[in-house]
Amino acid sequence: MSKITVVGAGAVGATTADNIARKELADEVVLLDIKQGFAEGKALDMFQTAALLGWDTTLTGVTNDYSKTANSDVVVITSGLPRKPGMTREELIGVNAGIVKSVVDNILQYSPDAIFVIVSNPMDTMTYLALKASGLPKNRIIGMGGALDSARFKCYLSLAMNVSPNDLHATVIGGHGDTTMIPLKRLATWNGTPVANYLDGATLDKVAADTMVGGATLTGLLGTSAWYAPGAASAAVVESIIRDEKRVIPCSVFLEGEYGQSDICLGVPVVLGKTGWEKIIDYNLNEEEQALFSKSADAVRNMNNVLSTLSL
Ligand SMILES: NC(=O)c1ccc[n+]([C@@H]2O[C@H](COP(=O)([O-])OP(=O)(O)OC[C@H]3O[C@@H](n4cnc5c(N)ncnc54)[C@H](O)[C@@H]3O)[C@@H](O)[C@H]2O)c1
Ligand SMILES: O=C(O)C[C@H](O)C(=O)O
Repeated sequence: MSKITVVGAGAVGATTADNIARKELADEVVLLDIKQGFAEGKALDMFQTAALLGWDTTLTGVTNDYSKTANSDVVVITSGLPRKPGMTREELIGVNAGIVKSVVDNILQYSPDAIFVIVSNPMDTMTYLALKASGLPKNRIIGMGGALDSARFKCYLSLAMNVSPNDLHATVIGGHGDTTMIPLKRLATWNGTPVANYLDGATLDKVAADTMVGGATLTGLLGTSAWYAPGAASAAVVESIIRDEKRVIPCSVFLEGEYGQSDICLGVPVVLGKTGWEKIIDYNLNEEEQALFSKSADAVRNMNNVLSTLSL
């Protein structure tokens, strides 16, 4: 029997729950929101697609009733403000830190053994906060960002190369921020061959730049931030954990010397399985990539330092 809770029934939370339910990753999916009736409505609407789409997962929507989340195996936290056009993710810290901290405290009362997937922004700092506030083993706190950013990298590569995104391997590491993420151009491949064989340097640089501002571009188009790809990426992370798939997905995890960094949560490739993130994979960055990773860490660390100025 497995149970997954998604906190926040807004655009990303509902899309995550929808993907999880359709894939039948759990016997029960609980969707929780603070807004009266909102999660109940989203869950009911979603369940009305079951007979049309051919899935059967118990979906429970609740308004702030954490007792219904009891004994969850995995909890996805999407509660909090999204950014508006012109904003950075970092500007959300003041409001979202308080929300994420209170959600983690509430969840732990009923699901002390849960694995947490943190989505709320600024995600790397919210992941660090969840780790410090919960005191849980590091392997049970996973920030979702790299899964989404890597999917965007593959999207822009597939458009530039006119190939299927499913034949591409491409990874984004570092922070989940407009200037902190690092699309690993050197390691991106199409059917095992370097994408640099097919794209000139300027085009590949543009693909990487578009990837980095992928979230901002969508926020500009939509008036709020994206949800289809974020929901699918969150569900992919949950799937590898709940099905013990051992997939390698870049996630924000607590580093203790890996990639030259400590006391920070930052995006690196990890193996995801039933105990959470199980192993960090060393991609042997070259000097230029390592310098970008260190710069990214500096920016995320500055954001983490803001946490101590907030009354949480
Ligand atoms: N990490 C990523 O890759 C990624 C991707 C997309 C969005 N995000 C972030 O995810 C968050 C949610 O985005 P969205 O588009 O779904 O926003 P949204 O406004 O559509 O939904 C947020 C929901 O959180 C709920 N909420 C607020 N406080 C709560 C609390 N204390 N307890 C329970 N629910 C609460 C709100 O009522 C709302 O329904 C944002 O912070 C956004 O920046 C992260
Ligand atoms: O762009 C945002 O603010 C939301 C999210 O982090 C994303 O990348 O889509």
